[in-house]
This record gives sequence, structure tokens and C-alpha cells, in this order.
Amino acid sequence: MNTVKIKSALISVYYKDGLEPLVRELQKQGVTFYSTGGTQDFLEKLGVEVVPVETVTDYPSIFGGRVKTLHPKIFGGILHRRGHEQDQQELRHFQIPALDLVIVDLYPFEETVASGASEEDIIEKIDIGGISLIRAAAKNFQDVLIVSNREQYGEVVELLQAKDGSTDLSDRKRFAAKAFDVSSHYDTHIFQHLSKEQELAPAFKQSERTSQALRYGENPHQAGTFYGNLDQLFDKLNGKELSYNNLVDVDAAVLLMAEFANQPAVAILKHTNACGVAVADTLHQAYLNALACDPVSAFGGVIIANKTIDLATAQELNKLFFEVLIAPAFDQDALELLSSKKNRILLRQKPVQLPTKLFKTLLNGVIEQDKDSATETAKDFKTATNRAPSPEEVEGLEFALKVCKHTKSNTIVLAKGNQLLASGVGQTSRVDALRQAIEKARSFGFDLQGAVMASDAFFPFPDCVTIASEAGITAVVQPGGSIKDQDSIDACNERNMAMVMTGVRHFKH
Ligand SMILES: NC(=O)c1ncn([C@@H]2O[C@H](COP(=O)(O)O)[C@@H](O)[C@H]2O)c1NC=O
Repeated sequence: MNTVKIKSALISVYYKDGLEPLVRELQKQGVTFYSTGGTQDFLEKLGVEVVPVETVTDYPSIFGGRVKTLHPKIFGGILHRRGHEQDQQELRHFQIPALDLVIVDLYPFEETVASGASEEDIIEKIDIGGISLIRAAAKNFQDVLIVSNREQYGEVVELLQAKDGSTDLSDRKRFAAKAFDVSSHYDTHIFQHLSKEQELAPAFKQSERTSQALRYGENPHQAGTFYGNLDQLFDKLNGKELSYNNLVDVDAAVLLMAEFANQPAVAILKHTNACGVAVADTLHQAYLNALACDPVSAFGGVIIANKTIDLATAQELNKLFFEVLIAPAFDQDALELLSSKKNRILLRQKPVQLPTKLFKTLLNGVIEQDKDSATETAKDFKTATNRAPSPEEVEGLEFALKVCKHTKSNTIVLAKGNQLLASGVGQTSRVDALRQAIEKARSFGFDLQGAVMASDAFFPFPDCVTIASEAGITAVVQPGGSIKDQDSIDACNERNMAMVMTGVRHFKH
């Protein structure tokens, strides 16, 4: 157990709020308080007697507060080993006060960077003394309790009350682990800030401070964990825990729907690919059109909408078995109806920007890239054929290209107006992707006459154009860039098809 009675505490906190109940509890236990300038003032205003660190160190706070606790008498008080004869002799010899509890709230570095403060202000917010106190107290968890986070105050009060002002080794070790989480997270942000202008960041650092055990990974025999804070992005209004696969699909759904900001839009995804997407005048109609694309695949899918789920849409959705529904808002009656199935996950999406860098593990490292944030619209289309696309075809091409960008390569996406008809996904050849899309569209009764197609990458041969034309497709958008582009252009001209090029490839592996 190795229980330690807390007799002394060093408190040095940037934000003072929330501290009082903890201080009152320590006061009840007869603890001696040591503190730094601002914290000392705060404690004294509460009527608490405090020993200023300056009295211990015999130094004032110098260099504008850059050095105040950085002193052997403070660090000796924390780091000496209580059961070590030599340490005890030295402690007495140098008249060092033992410190059993250290409470630190660091200078708000991340917050200062986010506020757009000047570089000078940012540098001053690199906490040195506080982080050193945290590391020292955490290292000596055998004897010292470190409170490194304001969120822990309530838990510490409960511990002290339950154990009459003492702490157990297991608690101190747990708080020490948290302390190194706090210090490493803090340093990660400093590293990221100071290296952000370097073309090649010298190391990959990412710090997520919350974790969520998943029921399992991609399959039941694989363990899985999510590191991050989903509460920042969603309010979960109903349903079971999100699974690993749900999270992967929710991520794909959110990225896809970010393409459709204005008119009501609905997308249905399976295994990260859209099996239904539509934009319409109402959300209800958008959902019906999205579902019509492939009602078979929609079963068990992840659905996302960009407008409030109303009752009419909810009544249609309620007829389908789906895993997750994401929307910016839900009308109360719609929410009540959809919540009737207890496992159905309903997420209210908050308007929060997602990171602009993407990374994943690969071989023995991590691969990182910028998010694909390029979206080409009509103004970016360069007509390569004799015939330019009609306004209806342009609308379809813009729509198809947005879906194409978020579909696994190789892909061909077929659309008409603002409705996805079918896509060929994750194929090893573009021809296979096109054939899959045509066959699928026909199997759900779509007439491909006048439909348009988008390709995520250039056509190496004119075969896709020929096959598309035979199916009734009249307009094509593709990046271009093949040495045989002219063959595809000629094939289009022979068939009076319109082809536009964007110059931007959208592979998605
Ligand atoms: N310089 C030091 O020796 C030092 N010791 C503690 N601090 C920080 O000073 C802050 C508290 O200062 P005050 O009690 O004066 O408001 C805390 O955020 C603490 O992490 C220091 N400041 C920065 O390094």
C-alpha cells in the first residue's frame, strides 16, 4: 500500500479557478502550504496561511518569473527519498522542507498559440519551472503525489476524504502517469509550433490525451482503441457504442458531406464508399434519391445529412436498418421516432474544423499527407472535345466529381443531375470500375442515357470512353495527363460526347 500522509503542499497554478475546495480539504488536514506569487495571493485571499517559495529559496522571482521555483531547495524537497538515510541527512543539512504534494497548472501554451498571440508572448508561455515540478514530483511517486491537471482536483478531494489525508502508492503512480501525459503533450505542442516552418518536420509527434476502448478492431479477434475526443465533434443522442468500423465510416461520411454545403444533401456509405448520394430541394427528397441508388447496399450503412432531420425524412429513415445517422440537427419529433431503436446511433455533428493533415501507420513508421482539399467546379473544367457539356451535364459532372474524390480508387462514378447512379469502387483497372458501375446502375433500373461519368485519374486508353458511350453516357470529367489523352478525346468526338479535364487527380487508396 505504502501510504503517505500529506503534510505539505507546493501549489503553483496558472488558472486559479476550481482550486478552493481542494485547498479547503488540505487545510482541514493541517497541511502546510508553499506557493508562488500569484497563487500565494490567491490563497491568502482565501484566508490560507502560505509560505512563499522565496522564503525557502532565499531568492526573489527573477527575469519576469522565468525563474521562481527552479531551486535545489524546492526540487530537493520533492525529489529526496523518504526512506534513504543519506538523502535524509542531506535534507536536514541543507534545511530543505519536504514537499509531499505538488499541484501545478501550466502556462497555457496551446491556448496562447491558438489565440494568435505574438511569438514573444508564445515563447513566454513555455512553462519551464512548472513542467520541471511536474516531472520531479511524478518521478518521485513513491513518496509524492503530483496533481498536474485541473480536472483532477475533485478526484484528489475524494481521495483525501476517503483516506484521511493520505494517499496510496497505486494512486500516486496513476497520477504520475497522468503527469507524464500532461508534460509530453505540452512538449509535443511546443515541438509542433517551433518546427512548423521547417519544410520537413524532423520527427512525427502526435498527442491524443483521451482514449476509448472499442469493443474490437476491424474484426472481433482484433483489439481496438480510439485515441481522441469524439465529444468535440458530436453529441451522441442515441444508440450503442461506435465500433471501429463505424468510426472509419463516420470519418469517410463527414469528409464526403463537407463537399455539399448549400442545398440539402444525403449520403449513404458502406465500407467508406458512397452507395447513395443525392442533392435535392428537400432533405426528404435527397434521402429518397440517395436510397434509390442502391437500396440493397444501404442496409446497415452509415448515413449523413447536411441539414436538420425533419419528421418526413425520419419516417423514411425509420424504415431502413442502418448503423449510424449523422446530421447537424434533429427536430424533436424526428429524434423521438428514430430513437425508438435503442442500438441505432444518432450523432449530432458540431461545426468543428477537422485537421488538415492525414496520417496512418505503414511498415515500421507513419505516412503523412495533406488532406485532399481540392474540389474542382465548372470554372476549373477545360473542355477538350468539340462539344462542350450542356448546363445539365455540367451539374452532373460537378456532382459526380465530388463523389469520385471520396471513393476508393480505381473508381468511376456515374451520375445524373444531382443523383449518384452507381460507382465502380476499388478496382484494379479503370475498365473494371466502369463495367461494375454500368452493371450496377442497370441492376437498379437506371437509364444511363444522358448520364455523366467522373474518373478519379486519367484514362490510359480510349476503351472507357467507348464503353461509356455504348451505355448511353454523354459527358465525362477526368484529370487528363495521359500521353494517350488525344485517343480518348478523339473517341469522344467520334461519338459527340463532351469531355472536360481538371488537371487534378483524386486517387484514394
Ligand atoms: N519559472 C519558474 O520557476 C516557475 N515555477 C512555476 N511556474 C509556473 O508559474 C505559474 C504560477 O505562477 P503564479 O503563482 O505566480 O501565478 C504556474 O503556471 C507554474 O507552472 C514557473 N514559471 C515558468 O516557468
